[in-house]
Amino acid sequence: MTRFLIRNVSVLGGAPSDLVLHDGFVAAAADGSEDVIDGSGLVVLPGLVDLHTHLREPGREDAETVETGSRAAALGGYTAVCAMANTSPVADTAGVVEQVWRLGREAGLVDVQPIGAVTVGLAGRQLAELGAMATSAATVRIFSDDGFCVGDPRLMRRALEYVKAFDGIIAQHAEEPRLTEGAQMHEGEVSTRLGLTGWPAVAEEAIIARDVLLAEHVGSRLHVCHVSTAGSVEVLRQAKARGVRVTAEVTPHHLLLTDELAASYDPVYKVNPPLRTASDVAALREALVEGVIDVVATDHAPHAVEDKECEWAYARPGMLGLETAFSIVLSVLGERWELIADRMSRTPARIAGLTGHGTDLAVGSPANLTLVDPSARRVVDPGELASRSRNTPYSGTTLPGRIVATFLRGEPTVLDGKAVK
Ligand SMILES: NC(=O)N[C@@H](CC(=O)O)C(=O)O
Ligand SMILES: [Zn+2]
Ligand SMILES: [Zn+2]
Repeated sequence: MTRFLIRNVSVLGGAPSDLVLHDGFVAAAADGSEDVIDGSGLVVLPGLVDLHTHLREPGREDAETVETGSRAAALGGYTAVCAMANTSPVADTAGVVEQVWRLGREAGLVDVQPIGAVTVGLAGRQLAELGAMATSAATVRIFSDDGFCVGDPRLMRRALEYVKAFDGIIAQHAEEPRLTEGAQMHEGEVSTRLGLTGWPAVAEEAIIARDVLLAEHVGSRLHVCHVSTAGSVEVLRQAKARGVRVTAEVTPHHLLLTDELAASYDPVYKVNPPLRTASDVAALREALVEGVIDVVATDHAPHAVEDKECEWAYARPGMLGLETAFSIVLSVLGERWELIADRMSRTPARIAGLTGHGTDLAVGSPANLTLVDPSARRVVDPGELASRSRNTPYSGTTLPGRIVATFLRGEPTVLDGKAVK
């Protein structure tokens, strides 16, 4: 087993001290058997946890695999990711979720927790085998038809009721399908100017409003994927005040980028839900700080070149996230380490039920952690990303912060900013 002594490192912004890792756990004291890492100027955080990652395997291994996505995650400071179900075949059976789970274990770079589909084939017609996925080796607790909305209220209610038995959670891609037919970008001044079909904010807000009422009615847990509008924040605020069991996530790109970028017609900015306005961005930031939005999730959505470098209308929606998320959040929140640890590690781990992740770095805790250099700057070069895809909206941008090392159960997955395997 490996042993490390990280000297003079700040735990969550505290005074520099030594952090000792022995055989997978945080230890009380060094005994001279350790490899030494100079932690001067570095901050240690619990390993980041992503509730929303697209790994594309099985089916689109040309865009990402469990292994390449896991490497991208480790380089981004993550020790666990939840893999979305919109693969091909869809992760709607115990067989597929077990396959993804096993591939994650084989890659050994992060814990890959599969998400199961809510409906067969994501088609929104009949419930998938939720129980069999829950009791499979992958022990699925989060179910989502992400990419599609569970539009049928009766199916949504059934799904919420079903997962209650094992404290499961339904993660909704909130998009009223009839209100977004042919939508290409946020509906507003910019879409009118560009002549592109709009995706109105109310298409998201109406589904969230319906779903919090359903979750309240049946007493189940609802999670809202990639919240993108100020109006959604208000619906969530009211629901939480009433005690509804709802949690919500925001992506790094919705915390930073706006619909003005669509004016470039560069499909790298095409994403679901679409980039919104500056006032939405401001409301999302405030909601994240307040806790109305619980977590940052990447919605890492790798796409092959031919699916992205084409005309806007034909391009697939989605952008990369894992390797830039920490830097974007640092630039948005500043060096508020407790807040970053909470929104990117502790709370997502709690929502997903990933014990062993998102824990305090106390003696005896599992050594799942990441070491970051807040003063470093880097220019994003898509060619240097570990992801198999290149669709980052930050190409050529200088971002703050760098992941120096990541440890999964005490084993380094990243050292000196490079993947170990
Ligand atoms: N976010 C996206 O624009 N795309 C996602 C699906 C999704 O998250 O809705 C994808 O799978 O590519
Ligand atoms: Zn989605
Ligand atoms: Zn997604």
